[in-house]
Amino acid sequence: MSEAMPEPGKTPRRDKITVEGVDKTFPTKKGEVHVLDGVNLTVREGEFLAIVGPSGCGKSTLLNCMAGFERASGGSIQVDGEEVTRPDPKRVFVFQETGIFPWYSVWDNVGFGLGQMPFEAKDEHVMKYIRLVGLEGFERSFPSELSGGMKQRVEFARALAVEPDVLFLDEPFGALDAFTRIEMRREIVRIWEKTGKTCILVTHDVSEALELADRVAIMTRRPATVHSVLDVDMPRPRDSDDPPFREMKDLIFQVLGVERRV
Ligand SMILES: Nc1ncnc2c1ncn2[C@@H]1O[C@H](COP(=O)(O)OP(=O)(O)OP(=O)(O)O)[C@@H](O)[C@H]1O
Repeated sequence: MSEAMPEPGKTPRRDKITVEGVDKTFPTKKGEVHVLDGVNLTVREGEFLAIVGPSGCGKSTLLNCMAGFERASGGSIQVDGEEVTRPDPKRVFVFQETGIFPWYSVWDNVGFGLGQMPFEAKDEHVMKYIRLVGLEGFERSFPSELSGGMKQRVEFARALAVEPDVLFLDEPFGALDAFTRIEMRREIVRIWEKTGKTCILVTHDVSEALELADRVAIMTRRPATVHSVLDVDMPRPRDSDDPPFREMKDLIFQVLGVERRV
C-alpha cells in the first residue's frame, strides 16, 4: 500500500534532517567554549520547525552546523541520510533584510544565485519568485527605494529562487518594525504553505515560534541540548490571545525558567 501524502500544512512524516548527539566547542583565547552538548533533533520533510532557547545558548551555532557552515565537534548531522560536511545550494539561509545587495535591483538580487542561464528562462524564473513574494512591479527598483518589509520579501525571493529543499531562517524579522514583523510572519506562512519547503526558524520570540511553527524545539542554557520538542497543534492563522496559545507560551517560558510578564 502506498503511503498517503500529507495534507498541505500538516506535519509530514519523512525525516529530512537528523541531528544525533551533536557537540560543538569553539576554541577561544581564554580556552574552549562548550556550546552544544549532545543535541538530538529530527526535522521532518516539509515541516516548519522553530528553535527557541536562552540568549547565547547556541541556536545559531546549531543552525550553522545543520547548514554545513560549521563542523560539529562530535555526533552526526544527516540530511536525507547523508552526512553534512559542507554547505549545499539545496540548503539556504534567509537573513535579515541586510542580506541583499544595495547596488543591485530587485531583479538582480533575486537572480543572483542562478548563474548563467538564457535571459528569457532566467527572467521567467526570477519573475516567478518576485510574484510569489508580492513584489511584481518593483523588479527594477533598488533596495533604497523599498520599505523594510519589501526588502525582506526580496531576501525571501532570493533564497527561494535557487529552489532549495531547506530554508534556514535565523531571526529573519529582527530588523523589522513591529507592524511589518506581523505582516511578514503572515507572509512566510503563506509562502511556506505554497512552496512546501522544510523551514527551520531560530527566534528568541516565543510568540513568533508558536504563530509559525508545526513544532517548537526548546533548548537549554549553554552547554545546550534540546530539552523538549512541542507539537503546535493549532490551526493557522493563530491568535496569541487564544487560551491554547497562551497555555503553550506559558509552558515554554516555564521550561526556559522565565516568568512571563503579562
Ligand atoms: N566562531 C565562534 N568562536 C567562538 N565562540 C563562538 C563562535 N560562534 C559562536 N560562539 C559562541 O557560542 C555561543 C552561542 O552562540 P550562538 O550565536 O550560537 O547563540 P544563540 O543562541 O544563537 O544566541 P542569541 O540568542 O544571542 O542569538 C556564544 O557564547 C558565542 O559567543
